[in-house]
Amino acid sequence: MGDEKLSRHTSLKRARSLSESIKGLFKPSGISGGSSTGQPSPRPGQDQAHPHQPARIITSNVSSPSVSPIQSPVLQVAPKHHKLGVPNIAKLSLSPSREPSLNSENEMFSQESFISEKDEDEANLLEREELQNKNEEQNQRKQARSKDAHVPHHRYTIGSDEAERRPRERQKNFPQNAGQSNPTNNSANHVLDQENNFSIDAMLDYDDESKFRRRNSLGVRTNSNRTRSRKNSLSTPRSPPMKTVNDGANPNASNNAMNNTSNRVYMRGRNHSDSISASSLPKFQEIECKCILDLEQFKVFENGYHEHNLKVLPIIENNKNVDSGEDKDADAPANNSEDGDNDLETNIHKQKSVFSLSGLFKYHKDANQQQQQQEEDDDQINLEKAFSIIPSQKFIKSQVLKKSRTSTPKNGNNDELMKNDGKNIPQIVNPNAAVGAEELKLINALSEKIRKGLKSENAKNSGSETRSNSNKQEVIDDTENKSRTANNDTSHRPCSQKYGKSIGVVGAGAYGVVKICARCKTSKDILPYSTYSSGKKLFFAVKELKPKPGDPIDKFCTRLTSEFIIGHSLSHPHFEANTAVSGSITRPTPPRHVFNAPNILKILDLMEYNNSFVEVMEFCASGDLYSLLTRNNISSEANNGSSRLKEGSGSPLHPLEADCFMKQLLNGVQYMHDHGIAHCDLKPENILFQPNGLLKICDFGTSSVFQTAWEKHVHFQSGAMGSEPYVAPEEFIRDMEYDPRLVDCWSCGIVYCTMIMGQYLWKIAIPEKDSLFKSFLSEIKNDGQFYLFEELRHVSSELNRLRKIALYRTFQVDPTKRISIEQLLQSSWMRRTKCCVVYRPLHNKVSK
Ligand SMILES: Nc1ncnc2c1ncn2[C@@H]1O[C@H](COP(=O)(O)OP(=O)(O)OP(=O)(O)O)[C@@H](O)[C@H]1O
Repeated sequence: MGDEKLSRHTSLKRARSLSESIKGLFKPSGISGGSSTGQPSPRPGQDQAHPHQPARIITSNVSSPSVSPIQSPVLQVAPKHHKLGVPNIAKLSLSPSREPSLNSENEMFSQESFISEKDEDEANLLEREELQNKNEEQNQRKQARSKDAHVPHHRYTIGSDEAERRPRERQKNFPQNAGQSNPTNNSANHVLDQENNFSIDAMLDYDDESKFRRRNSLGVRTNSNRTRSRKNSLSTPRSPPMKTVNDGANPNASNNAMNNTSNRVYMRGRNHSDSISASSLPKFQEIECKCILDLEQFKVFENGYHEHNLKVLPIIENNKNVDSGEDKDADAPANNSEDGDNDLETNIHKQKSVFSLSGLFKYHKDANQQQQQQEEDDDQINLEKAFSIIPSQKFIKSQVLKKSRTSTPKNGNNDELMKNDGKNIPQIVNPNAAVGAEELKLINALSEKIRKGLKSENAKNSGSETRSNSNKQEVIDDTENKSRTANNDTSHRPCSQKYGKSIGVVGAGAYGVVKICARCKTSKDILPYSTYSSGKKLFFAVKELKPKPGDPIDKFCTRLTSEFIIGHSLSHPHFEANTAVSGSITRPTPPRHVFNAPNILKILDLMEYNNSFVEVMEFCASGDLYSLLTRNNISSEANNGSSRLKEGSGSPLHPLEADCFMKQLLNGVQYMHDHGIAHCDLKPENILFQPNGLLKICDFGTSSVFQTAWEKHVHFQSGAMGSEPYVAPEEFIRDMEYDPRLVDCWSCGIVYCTMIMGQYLWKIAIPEKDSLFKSFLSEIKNDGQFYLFEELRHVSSELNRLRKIALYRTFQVDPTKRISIEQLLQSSWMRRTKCCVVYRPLHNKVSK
């Protein structure tokens, strides 16, 4: 374990994704051949691999309104293991390990969970009782406290109830950081108040009666009357008391703050806005609340809520109010002033900005190399000349609205609309799927465009600039083009005008670099912004996608369509033409904005120049999880002013911080699964953050479409995908067909362990290749537990216990026994996890 240092990973294999799961499926021929009754359609890749076997699928009952066609397999309730119904970790044991077998379809559904749901329910009952007792105690304490004129200075123990536990013998094998919170957490332990010794966990349930009030103030739907507008950047607390705690200028001050009784902060129990613009935030009610844990970028308040304050990349701070003459816009909206009044803080940050952005992220290259790389790249993709090759959302919306007015759908959903579209598209049985009719059109058009362009380039018939640009409208058919002009779609401007000029490189992927572009806000930029904004600027991430030399065109085409179409579809509101039925009159209503994906990175545009492609994305100003975990390993190099990441272990996150991120991650993945997409390459490098801790899943190049709008079935796949440490064991089994949703769940578990340990669990989940994984398997088999999980510590023994249960269920080697993302989200651990994002209920999963 000690050897399992963090290092950036490139993916094992670029997915079957669109190439295998939908490419064939979506060819016009494929569709017309598809079954309108939703019969299983074999995946092309699968057919090749198993010529005599039909594609392996899970069929879910779509006719039942209570069952989603895209529902995860439901674990059956296992027989009770414990009389009391309380899962006893020490006695938990896996049934003798069987070779993972997916031979029988029934077997897929006769799953015996490691800890039965019933047990867990009973455990929940006990939890509730305990909770009630705790609340009563707390109420008594509160009453006692309210008698005092002066609020006593409470300190809370971090994991105090763990202290009595005897360290296990295997401590010597235990990774250095595992199970401990941040080194800085130790300081929190030091502030234990002997008189008022509560655990943070107890505080999580504190003040239940005010929950409703708080929810109202947090919820996105309700704005309290008595609110104070929360202005400015989320990352920089503005209220003077907060500044007393940590003004950002002195990070060390934060830990000392715990000892200062006068350090009272205003609790901002607020949700994260989907947009990061501060001014777009819902109003919130400020409740005076004491900070009980104050780490550099994470604070926990007395009422159990917390706040993330992740570092913004220095380049952003340096750029946010810089006006280049060309960018200047006299129409800049009034909200500039709101954001602009962090100038004082900006100056502080400017002084601290010693790391070069590129050094921070591209640790493997020095500044000169990066500069050179950037110049090369600038030569190759000219943002001044790159144009969008997709219709704007405004355009799509107007088209849908037009269709909804001209057609007279009978059943109130858009199935009829699609059927009446004049295209030979089967009936939509799964309207929630991310891949539907619009995506199909885009996929076909894009694939054709890419193939045509690249083939002509390969044939050295380039002179391509003029032709390429003249081709850019090919993706949009003639009719649309005419309508577009008629609709005055002004979005057809070059990349540099729409998204600004490149100000630096933020990362490098397999197919090119990721740059930051910035431009001034204009009056046309309306709230909420679709990307990060700071000061007068909007920032965008642009990822250049170019075929690697020698790469087959098809491979690149697949990669690009997967990357863009899946990301775009998941991250964009679907404008559905609805009809409102009132009495017997059916009338069309404006398209409904269906969007609820705060944890999916928004993919904004795809541009093209000279057969190179630029994907425009929402920019995440605090970088990726990998950088967050290795943040303390940055050492400045005096000689060239750049910074490097020391190879080695990362800094673990505080368990409460990690839990919040886990909940966001699971919600994001659940959203993908609900829309028929599995990510298949979840790893810290593909998890991005906004400064307020809002997590965004990115990189859909490896994602797999396991269910389209026309299918009732879940397609399985085979072959390992993703990055080795995060890949589920079944993916390594030759020819084994696995459920892509369950491998996502495994990867989430590994990502979580990496967050709390700062190191990988193992390098690869193949026992013959990795002794740690081998010992995991044998310990689980022999002892029913794994020492690393047993050594983990949380803020309370109860949270620790619940988390352990969830981890054991996540790391079921046999996928048929593994918990699904949905179940994990419903686990007692996750339900008790305070998350700083308030999730609206998803739209109905009912198929029509
Ligand atoms: N929208 C964004 N905002 C901020 N940083 C980003 C953004 N997109 C990508 N990055 C940075 O760039 C890195 C590479 O991006 P990405 O993972 O999308 O490239 P990739 O080509 O898919 O990489 P690979 O194929 O090697 O996984 C990310 O790890 C992240 O650090």
